[in-house]
Amino acid sequence: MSLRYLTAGETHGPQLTAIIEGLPSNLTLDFEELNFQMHRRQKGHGRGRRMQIEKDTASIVGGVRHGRTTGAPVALIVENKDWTHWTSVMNIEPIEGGDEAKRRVHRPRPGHADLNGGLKYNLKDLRNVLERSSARETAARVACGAMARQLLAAFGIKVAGQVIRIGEIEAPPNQLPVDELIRATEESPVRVVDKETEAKMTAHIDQVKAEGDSIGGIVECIVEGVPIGLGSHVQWDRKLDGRIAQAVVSINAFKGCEIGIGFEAARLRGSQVHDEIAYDEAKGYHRLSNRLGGFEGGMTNGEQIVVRGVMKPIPTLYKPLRSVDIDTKEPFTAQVERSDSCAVPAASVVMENVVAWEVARAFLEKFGGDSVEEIQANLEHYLAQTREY
Ligand SMILES: Cc1cc2nc3c(=O)[nH]c(=O)nc-3n(C[C@H](O)[C@H](O)[C@H](O)COP(=O)(O)O)c2cc1C
Ligand SMILES: C=C(O[C@@H]1CC(C(=O)O)=C[C@@H](OP(=O)(O)O)[C@H]1O)C(=O)O
Repeated sequence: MSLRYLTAGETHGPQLTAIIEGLPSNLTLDFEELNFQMHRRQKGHGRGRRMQIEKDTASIVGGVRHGRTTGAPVALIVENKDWTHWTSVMNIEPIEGGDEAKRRVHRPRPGHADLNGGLKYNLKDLRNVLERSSARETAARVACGAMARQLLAAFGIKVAGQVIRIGEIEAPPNQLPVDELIRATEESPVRVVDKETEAKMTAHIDQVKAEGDSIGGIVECIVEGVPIGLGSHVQWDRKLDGRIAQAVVSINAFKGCEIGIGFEAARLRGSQVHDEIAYDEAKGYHRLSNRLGGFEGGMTNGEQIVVRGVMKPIPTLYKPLRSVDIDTKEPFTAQVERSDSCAVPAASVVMENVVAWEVARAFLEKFGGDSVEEIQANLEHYLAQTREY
């Protein structure tokens, strides 16, 4: 059984819910670490007032006893603290005093799911679309990814992330080893290699916000310690680089994904791109560079997985963009809504955790067993086989 999850819940509803299936038994979960990932996703300069209301924690309500998975589906919830302000608008059953029409949305925002969702689902209150299209859902995805990350950690696989660009401000190339990068980005999700760039990014966000606008950026995720051969060349939907790209572009507002040097490969020659193969007793087969971001043929090659994602600017703007009212069909200029002006640092945490999920899924497909012990034995057997190869 492949590792899978589903999420449910609205941004202003009572909670988000997720069910994960396929986690092995006997995985010891570190709840503090899980909630630390939830906390990191709320941080970063440029977020709106909502993040002051929420204090995200994932409460596990199934599949775990005494801190260890049992092999049963893991169920979790993340409460929306903002729900108390929305009960009469969001109520599921009709109630006296409940006001469905209150805060009805009839003015679709360019760049958001509002209009497409309204037309597709024949919903005249666009709130029914935005409630689910909101990136609030990424809190549940991070909770699921954070568990996958703990599974990977149990087998020595580490995941780190960083912000590479915010609008016009680009960070210098990373020089830090993964352990230090993890420590650094845990202190601040914005790239902290140099405080000067971080300060410039912060000032840039403030300036864009003051102009009533929003800004996007680029984030990077690195996975280290991955065995050779996760994913497969034999079928399109088993290629792990392709699955990672799908997961990354599925994050709200993500418009592209690069593996390794990505788009830069278009202007370079083969000799400048492909990673030469070497062998020695200690390392076994390895590469003399890692421009292809750890993948050939949809399979990991044992080098670091390096993935970048690009996030467009936030669609909800204080500065009006042209749109059409669905009631009157008249043009209008946007009303001011509570919103983030930049969520790139938060999105970098989301990306780390969705990438961790895809790597964990492929890891279980290769070494899958029903318990951590069975997986460990399968992994050891495979590593011995590749050492002798
Ligand atoms: C962490 C995070 C926070 C976001 N915050 C907002 C926000 O406050 N306002 C907004 O309009 N969009 C926000 N977005 C982006 C929208 O959710 C996204 O643009 C929308 O769902 C439409 O999907 P698409 O951009 O992928 O096409 C955020 C995205 C992420 C990842
Ligand atoms: C709630 C989160 O992000 C939200 C994502 C979002 C959107 O349109 O995507 C819009 C905003 O929601 P609200 O209108 O309630 O302020 C963000 O705060 C979160 O990240 O937890």
